[in-house]
Amino acid sequence: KLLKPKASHPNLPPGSFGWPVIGESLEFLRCQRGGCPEKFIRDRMSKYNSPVFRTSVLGEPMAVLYGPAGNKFLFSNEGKKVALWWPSSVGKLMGRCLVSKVGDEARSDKKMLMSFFNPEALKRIVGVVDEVTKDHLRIHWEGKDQLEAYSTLKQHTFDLACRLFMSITDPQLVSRLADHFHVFLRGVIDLPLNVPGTNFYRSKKAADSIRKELRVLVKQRRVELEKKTASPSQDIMTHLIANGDENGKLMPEAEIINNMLNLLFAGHDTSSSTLVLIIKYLSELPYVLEKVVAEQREIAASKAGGELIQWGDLQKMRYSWNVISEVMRMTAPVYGSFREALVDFTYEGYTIPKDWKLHWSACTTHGDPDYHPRAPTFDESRFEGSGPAPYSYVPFGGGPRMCLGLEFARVELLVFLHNLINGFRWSLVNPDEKIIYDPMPIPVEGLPIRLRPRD
Ligand code: HEM
Repeated sequence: KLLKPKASHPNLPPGSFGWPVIGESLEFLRCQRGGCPEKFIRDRMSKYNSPVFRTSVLGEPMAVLYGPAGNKFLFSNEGKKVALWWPSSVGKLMGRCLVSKVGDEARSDKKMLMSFFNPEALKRIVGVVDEVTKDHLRIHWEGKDQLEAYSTLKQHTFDLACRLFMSITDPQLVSRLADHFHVFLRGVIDLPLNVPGTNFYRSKKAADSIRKELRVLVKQRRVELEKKTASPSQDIMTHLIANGDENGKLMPEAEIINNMLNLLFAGHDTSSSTLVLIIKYLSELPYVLEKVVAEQREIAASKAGGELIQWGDLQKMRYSWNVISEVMRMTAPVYGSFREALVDFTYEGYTIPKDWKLHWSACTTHGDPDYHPRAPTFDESRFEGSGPAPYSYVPFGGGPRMCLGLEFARVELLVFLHNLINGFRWSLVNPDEKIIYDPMPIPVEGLPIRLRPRD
């Protein structure tokens, strides 16, 4: 398939399939590890002088669509010309759940999950997020002169996801799940070779162990729901156990467990990676930090005697959110994602054959100087007023497959920033530490920072 594109498709986009089997995967990954995923795309865009080019990565023939026009095409054609696609390792490890489903099935799962992630539902949990964040900072940050920010933040976002998605408070269970997850993550985007010794094999075993733990938890919650010692609105797990879809059909237990596994996967590394980037950028931009401090101190001052952060307080954090948005523009936490062609179609005069994979790139879009003037410069004022043009700022994707956790992430990030700013000053141990993508942006040394209490 890779080497012999169909003769009936003479008008393929310009580009190269690279080497047999591996295609151009090595260059694709080398650019990520070098901290610059967009280089792979930019180099080819200028070489072929075209808004779309062909390549082969992850063992698949692929068309890469450039910029806001490409994003608009892919996001608005979901279920028509294209559908969400993830490398086959993802589907094999996750089993049947939102990310491995398309069309009506995906829509139904997403609707059920969204009832926990919409702003109305999130309003109720802001205080809990604040409480968990304060506990985390007290236990892991207070009294320390130095710590490694990335691993510490990863622990925080994982704890928070366990607590909020499944009401898990037992630290031993959280720690067992975290250990399994550590192994699981290494094989998620890998060749799906289920033979001992491979990352995928270890990842599959870890996923089985996580499922086993979650199965026990589901049984426990069913009993608690019956006894009314748990409520259907306390977390996503109980919500899914107790509530059916719009036709009243309950989600099968195996799918509840798969969806929980997927939410833990999608919802903690993305946030910890973003938090570590926020800390790094703020350390390098004292004039921005000063304004964030002013905004956050004013909000803290309005809270009498340790009152927890509420939804309304988050709406006042406008400047801080612009700063976080600009951090995600400068270094997109998710470099982009993939779709699959459902039919042969034409894009910009080129034929894209059915079954080809498609890639949209947040990194490349965010660095486009036509849409983001002086793109390499940090400028949070880009988000004032109506902000960037449609489809030119896409850290959470777009269309029907847009990130489900975007509002939750906003709560998590702002609440953390609020508590960090009000409690601590920090500086980077290694100001030149590089950020690489693996597959999310991470500082190569884990971002060690020196800490002092703010006052
Ligand atoms: C800063 C943090 C985050 C970023 C940058 C981010 C980014 C993304 C992106 C780019 C996608 C793919 C969209 C597409 O293909 O069009 C996505 C999908 C998804 N995200 Fe997030 N995400 C974040 C946090 C979260 C959190 C906290 C959760 C869970 C609560 C979450 C759950 C999901 C799920 C379930 C999907 C799949 C949606 C679908 O297939 O319809 N994400 N996210």
